[in-house]
Amino acid sequence: MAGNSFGTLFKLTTFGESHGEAIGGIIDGCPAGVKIDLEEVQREMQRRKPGQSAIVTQRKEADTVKFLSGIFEGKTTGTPIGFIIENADQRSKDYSHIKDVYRPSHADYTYDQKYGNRDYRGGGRSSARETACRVAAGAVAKQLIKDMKITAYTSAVGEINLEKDYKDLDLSEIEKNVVRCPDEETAAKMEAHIREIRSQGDTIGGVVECVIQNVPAGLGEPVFDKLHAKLGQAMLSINAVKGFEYGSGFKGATMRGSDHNDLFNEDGSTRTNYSGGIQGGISNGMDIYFRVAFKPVATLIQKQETIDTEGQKVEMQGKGRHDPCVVPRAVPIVEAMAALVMADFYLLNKTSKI
Ligand SMILES: Cc1cc2nc3c(=O)[nH]c(=O)nc-3n(C[C@H](O)[C@H](O)[C@H](O)COP(=O)(O)O)c2cc1C
Ligand SMILES: C=C(O[C@@H]1CC(C(=O)O)=C[C@@H](OP(=O)(O)O)[C@H]1O)C(=O)O
Repeated sequence: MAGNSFGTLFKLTTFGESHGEAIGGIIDGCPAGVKIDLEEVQREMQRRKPGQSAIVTQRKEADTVKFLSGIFEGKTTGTPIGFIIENADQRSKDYSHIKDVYRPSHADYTYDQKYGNRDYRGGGRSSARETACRVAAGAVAKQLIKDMKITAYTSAVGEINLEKDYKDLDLSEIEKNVVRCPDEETAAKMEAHIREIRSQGDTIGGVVECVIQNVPAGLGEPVFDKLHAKLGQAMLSINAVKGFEYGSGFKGATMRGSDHNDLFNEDGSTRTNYSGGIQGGISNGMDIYFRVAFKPVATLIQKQETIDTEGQKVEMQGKGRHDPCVVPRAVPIVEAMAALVMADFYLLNKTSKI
């Protein structure tokens, strides 16, 4: 199985399955001398962990990160940073009925077709349990690039949209509700909607928006490793992601150049920021902002038609503890993936000129 590593200099490799003994990772290429606040790492883990509120999966995991190497007396040593996170609350019997049956729109069918030997318990490697490793590594990356401020929040749940720009929001409000939407009234509507959907055994999609502030100009490696291309890859590698747009995004396609061009101020900043802080694949020093669309969770607690491994039509209903909507827990994952990208480009940029 290829494809378990991300990054060029600051590189994360993850391993593990949802119902195996543990998941974990290795961060290669983190320079020596970075102060690591382990409590801060753990705070990030709490924001993603299952069982954190009534509107997410009720699997209960402590998600304590055990660092095995690469950190000594509170600082990185420049050697590989290895870590593990135990799986403690697997309930594999919830999956015995899908041993020979494929859940529609999960990864059961494709993993079986590709590998032919599928750990069906909890979705195995395809489970979003793996994203705990990304959050742990992202928390380390954030401490390497601590001058940059990466903030994500829930901006839509189904048809309920936060109709405000990030500049008009109080981003310190994000963690004050379980949905992670920085507008109390909209957050209450989103939470009620998720509860309603869950009571029907159904699921719903949503959008996470992210802004990266205090970014120096010059990050990004054209032509293939453009900053927005790597951010796109990072976001699209998160489970259940269906869309990524940055700056003006798809709306830009409806505009005229005379409106869309970001006119300069004398200090090089721009009056508008339709570019989303990136031009030619390189940061220009303005805020980077982007949106990530998540599909509704595939496992429903209601009957749907599907096929078994013999290709016979059968009816199935999901069992166990699933997220009715992933976005509240996806917020820290989006931030973590953004931090991995920015840390990598921060290091790569040190090779750009003498
Ligand atoms: C934070 C988070 C939580 C998730 N929780 C569940 C879940 O409880 N049940 C489920 O079927 N899928 C869940 N998913 C989505 C699956 O992991 C994902 O749909 C599956 O791996 C198939 O991949 P794809 O949807 O990207 O094609 C979750 C995704 C994220 C990001
Ligand atoms: C365990 C986590 O989320 C899981 C993601 C997930 C999936 O299919 O992606 C399915 C569920 O797994 P299980 O049936 O084992 O409870 C979620 O709970 C986690 O995020 O740590």
